[in-house]
Amino acid sequence: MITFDDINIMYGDFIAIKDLNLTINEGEFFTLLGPSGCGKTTTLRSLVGFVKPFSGNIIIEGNRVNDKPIEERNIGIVFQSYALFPTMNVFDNIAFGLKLQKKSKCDIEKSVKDIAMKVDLNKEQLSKKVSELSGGQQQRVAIARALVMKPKILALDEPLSNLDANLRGQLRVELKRLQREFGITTIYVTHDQEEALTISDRIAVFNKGFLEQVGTPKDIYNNSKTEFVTNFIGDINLLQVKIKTELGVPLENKAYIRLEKVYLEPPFEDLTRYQAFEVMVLEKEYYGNYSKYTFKYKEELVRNYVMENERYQLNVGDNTKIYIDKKAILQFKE
Ligand SMILES: Nc1ncnc2c1ncn2[C@@H]1O[C@H](COP(=O)(O)OP(=O)(O)OP(=O)(O)O)[C@@H](O)[C@H]1O
Repeated sequence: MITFDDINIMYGDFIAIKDLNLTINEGEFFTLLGPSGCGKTTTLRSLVGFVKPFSGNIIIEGNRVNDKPIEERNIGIVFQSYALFPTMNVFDNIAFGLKLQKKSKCDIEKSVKDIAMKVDLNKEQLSKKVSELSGGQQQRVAIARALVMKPKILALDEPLSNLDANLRGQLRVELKRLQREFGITTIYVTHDQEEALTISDRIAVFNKGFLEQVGTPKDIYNNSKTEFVTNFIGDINLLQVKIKTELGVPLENKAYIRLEKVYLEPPFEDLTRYQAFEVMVLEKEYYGNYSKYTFKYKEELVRNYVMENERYQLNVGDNTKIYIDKKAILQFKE
């Protein structure tokens, strides 16, 4: 178990992390999520030992580690700044830490080959220089180099951010599989909300050095506790005056509705739950299996998703009805 107990982190006079209290359970895939500059990397760096908190305690398995050097914390590190050795071959990159520990040649060979197989690097690739590998393969080497040391904790800072979307998706699944297989507590930094939702057991959402909410992906998405989290996670409509009035929402409240809670047809019989609006199709973005629509209601805009099928053939300029699920409106006092 990892605990951040009342942690404050300063860079000079600037408070990068303010009063952080957070517990990460053993074996969890835990993601630190938030926009650029919110402090997620700083939090991870403090856990690893690159940054020292100004106050508070970082506790790993009951031991305060604030003053422990990096190499004594038993954390596998996959950071952009923690680069591989480009001119060394893959085998030697993965073996580097084991050699420092003066393991026998035979043990090293076995450990490197085992881990290479797990991360899908073949024999041929082991003898290549890192600079001869693709971005995705290099990330596999970085992950293998961390895992080969059998750390208790794996710390990853945006490990997939330089890869194209397809490869990112594929490596995400593999990373999750490895984490399950090794049962390793994993702390993962990303600014990508979709990545966080798909990969994590729990997510901590940060904003300007503050922890906004901690929860499972479902919690964070369906029960966003703050306006910031509501806006940051997923695509959402901010409702304007005329629509709010029709819905009976107090005008002084900010009101949001997720795109998937705006329907072309109410999904349940309970018609009191859905408010109908006569709208015009203003824009249609086609994504293959679904389209994203923007509708206009008396100069106010509402968007939704519609799965592509024969049933709804809407075009720009068409008039139609949409139904807003009143139970799904998220309201915040201004
Ligand atoms: N070495 C440093 N010296 C001074 N300020 C820093 C330093 N490192 C980070 N900061 C500041 O601390 C804040 C948090 O930075 P941090 O890197 O933790 O954010 P982040 O959420 O990981 O963002 P990103 O996704 O852009 O890396 C930012 O305002 C940043 O400018």
